[in-house]
Amino acid sequence: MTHDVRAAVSPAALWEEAMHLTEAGQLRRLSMAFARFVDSLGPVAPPLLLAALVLSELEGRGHSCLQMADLARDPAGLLGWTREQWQALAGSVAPLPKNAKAWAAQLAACEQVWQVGQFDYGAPLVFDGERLYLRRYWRDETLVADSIRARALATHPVESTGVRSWLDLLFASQRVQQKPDWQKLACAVALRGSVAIITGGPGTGKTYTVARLLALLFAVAPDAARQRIALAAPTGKAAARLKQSIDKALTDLAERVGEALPLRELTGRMGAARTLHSLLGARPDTRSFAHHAGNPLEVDVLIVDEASMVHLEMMACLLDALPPGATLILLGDKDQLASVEAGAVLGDLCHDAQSGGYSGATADYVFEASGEELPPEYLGHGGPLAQQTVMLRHSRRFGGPIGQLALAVNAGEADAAAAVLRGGGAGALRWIEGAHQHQVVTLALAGYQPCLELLRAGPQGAHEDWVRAVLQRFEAFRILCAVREGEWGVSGLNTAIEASLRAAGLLPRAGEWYVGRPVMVTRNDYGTRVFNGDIGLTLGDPARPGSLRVYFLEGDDVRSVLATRLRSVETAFAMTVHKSQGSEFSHTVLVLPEDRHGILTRELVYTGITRASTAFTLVTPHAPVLAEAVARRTHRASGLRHLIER
Ligand SMILES: Nc1ncnc2c1ncn2[C@@H]1O[C@H](COP(=O)(O)OP(=O)(O)OP(=O)(O)O)[C@@H](O)[C@H]1O
Repeated sequence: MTHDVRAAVSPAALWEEAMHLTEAGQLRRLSMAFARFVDSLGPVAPPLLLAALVLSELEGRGHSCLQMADLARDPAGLLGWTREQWQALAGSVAPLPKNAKAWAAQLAACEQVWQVGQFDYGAPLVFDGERLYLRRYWRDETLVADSIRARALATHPVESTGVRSWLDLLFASQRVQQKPDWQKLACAVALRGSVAIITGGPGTGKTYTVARLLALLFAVAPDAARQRIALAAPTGKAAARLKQSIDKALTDLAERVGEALPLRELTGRMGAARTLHSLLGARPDTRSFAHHAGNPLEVDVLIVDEASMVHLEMMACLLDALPPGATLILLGDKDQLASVEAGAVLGDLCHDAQSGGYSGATADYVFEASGEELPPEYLGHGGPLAQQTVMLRHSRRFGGPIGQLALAVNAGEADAAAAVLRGGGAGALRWIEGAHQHQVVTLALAGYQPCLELLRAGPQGAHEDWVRAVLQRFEAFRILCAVREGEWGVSGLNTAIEASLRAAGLLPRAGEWYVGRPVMVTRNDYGTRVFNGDIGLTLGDPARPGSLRVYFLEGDDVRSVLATRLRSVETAFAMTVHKSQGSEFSHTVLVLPEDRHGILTRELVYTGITRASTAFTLVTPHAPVLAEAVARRTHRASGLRHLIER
């Protein structure tokens, strides 16, 4: 490998260095293939090939574009490489442009790059402002930005007096009156627009608020009986949870509002919550959906929960399929991990959520419609979307030690987080520092024992009730990992836990499929209706002794699929933090190994902690890893905010 920047100036040298990085596991083969494809299109400036390699590599890490400033400033940091690794690659195409401006000028001049605003002859790369895109991501980001901007600007007049009295009625039973009442305010804001974002940490009342918003929409709609409301979420589990919480909130409300509003009718008319894939009409073996601009969704109001998990491509498809007159309500926690796929859409859309940035006009409207006064510190010059975004700031069910820990992590206060953890939170918190793998296995034995014992006891009454109870016990405990491979990763821990549960006699001795095997689905399968991220438990089939079925819990409903029909699954005693989003477990164990690649971030730790409802255990073989992770924020390059505001 050459480290001499002056050495070579030909693509051959670049391919050779890139190959070394591929072999070292630092560069995807796909990125190489993409850069070679760009090279095949005709005479090419070597820096473009380097940029194409970096761009494709970043796409695999969740970025939707490559910012010229990042490329000029710290490309190694962006890629998680050492300086030497970057120097070796970059040296093979030296001299490189000296700064962001020079990079921009050089790339924009290449034939393989379409510069937005110029004649479009279908080049695979797109240059927009200071950003280089793969064409597909530029198209998705532009579609999302244009649609969100148009929706945010499309506010309509509201009859404030009527709305205010409805809001007073719907929020009449407030126990703790925090000022301003952000929940009430969120309803007022959402009512006037065709998009609204309601963000907040766990237990801040997003679902509680949206149930009241639905009641309000129902109360003020000229033709309420014909309003079509759809509920959706990225995963089946999150969708079922949304439906269950909204039904419960509406049932409670119905009792309170009595005759004033036929809310039971509203609940009855709302269908099941669906996954976004199913709502949009996913079809096997294609990325396109049945619903799109030419065949829009038949909805008036669409509520999407767990929006932090919605990646750029999915958001683009969703907005494309949503009729312009429909209202989109996005719910989610902006501080959670973004999806594995490219884009951090909710995070980008919520850029001003913390500070507010509300205009005087918004403050006046909110006061008239809800009686809530926006404190001056939240007034500012946010764009149209900031006016339609509300952050809920008071958690109702997350105020205890787990909530304190989550707050400290979210604020980047590593010392405070460590102190809260070491304090033990009256038994709710535990930190195993300098841990060994067997300690996680011991936690798993204790955590899964109640579920496996109930399973061994067998049904005492109806089979389905027993299955539901077993699944609920399984949902009470989970081990979350930051990585997939190795001793502290999903695969290493699953193997170790499985072996020790077998040795303890809690699981059968052998076999890939066995009673008690928890599995996670890793690919959507439209035939069996199981989707990536669904988690089920393997049990005997009462109708066919000797055969096994995997049972899934969706809300209170149980459904099952023959184990032999599930092709893409993996054992799930331990799972990644990413896949745990949208779920909650009474006791959550988060395992953070030593971080050699900069993958442990504040968002990852926060997401892991906020999966726990009653107890949280942190396991770190190397104690400093907590402080390092809390200090590192996820950075995903994207032009979404810029595109919305231009
Ligand atoms: N204003 C309120 N008054 C009384 N109870 C409330 C209020 N807001 C929320 N709650 C209660 O707090 C709990 C959490 O609310 P909710 O489930 O809506 O939060 P969430 O933000 O959707 O949480 P998650 O992100 O975990 O789904 C629920 O039991 C809800 O009934």
